Amino acid sequence: MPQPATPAPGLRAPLGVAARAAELTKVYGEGETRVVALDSVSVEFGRGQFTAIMGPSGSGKSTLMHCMAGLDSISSGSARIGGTELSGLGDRQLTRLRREKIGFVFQAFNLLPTLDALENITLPVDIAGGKPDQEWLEVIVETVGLSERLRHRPSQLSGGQQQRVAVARALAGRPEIVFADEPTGNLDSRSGGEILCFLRESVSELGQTVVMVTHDPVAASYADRVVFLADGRLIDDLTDPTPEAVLDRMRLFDTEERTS
Ligand SMILES: Nc1ncnc2c1ncn2[C@@H]1O[C@H](COP(=O)(O)OP(=O)(O)OP(=O)(O)O)[C@@H](O)[C@H]1O
Repeated sequence: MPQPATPAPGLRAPLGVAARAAELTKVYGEGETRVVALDSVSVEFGRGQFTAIMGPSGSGKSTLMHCMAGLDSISSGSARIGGTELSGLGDRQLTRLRREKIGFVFQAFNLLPTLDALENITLPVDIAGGKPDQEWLEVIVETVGLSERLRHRPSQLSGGQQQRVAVARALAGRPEIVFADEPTGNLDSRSGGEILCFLRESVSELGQTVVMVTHDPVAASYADRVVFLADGRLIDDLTDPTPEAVLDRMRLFDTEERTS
């Protein structure tokens, strides 16, 4: 008797598309300084999924994230967040879209030093003129374990705690998508592991969508899926990654590059 197929542990089917790039090209400079940072990249980021973007230095990871988040213009092709095409939007509309639909986590925390943790967390919602959803806020604060530290300023918090505030801030407005750029790059492995667990939980338990740029195969293994870039092109896609599987792919690309 054939056994029914068991889904791989942790594998999650996407609930539609949160963001999509179609033949997205980004060129910097012209003439001798012309660089094709993204070369016709087409990729979809599933809603309710955790996706990692990997690739060697200079492969276009940050550029892809910046173009998808409306932080950088695109040269041709299309970038969409939900149903909104970014290429047609002006600066004001882009600012509004970022505020309302996107959460950001950066390597360098980027908290405001004069505000306490809670004020930092609610700042984007406050700026947008909204009212934080108290119930959701409590869930977020609880998830990242900050209940005891809400009245502390960033200088009174460790790096790991500051990044927890940044994660809570990114999630506070229930964004369509969270973009995290090397969120564990400035942290020791224990604090980094905690941040990755929170991002994982925000997807698995709270239904959020996360896209994370990382160089670290262990960090990437927290994701549901890893997409690999090289020379501005999307070259591979791995579902339900383990650190070993990610490392194997990286080694393979390395060898291919050296022998081509
Ligand atoms: N503002 C810019 N002006 C000119 N070239 C740029 C600019 N930003 C990025 N580039 C170039 O585009 C290419 C892709 O850069 P990008 O920062 O996206 O790569 P990355 O994969 O994120 O690299 P890293 O892992 O080192 O952060 C590189 O060749 C880079 O030099």
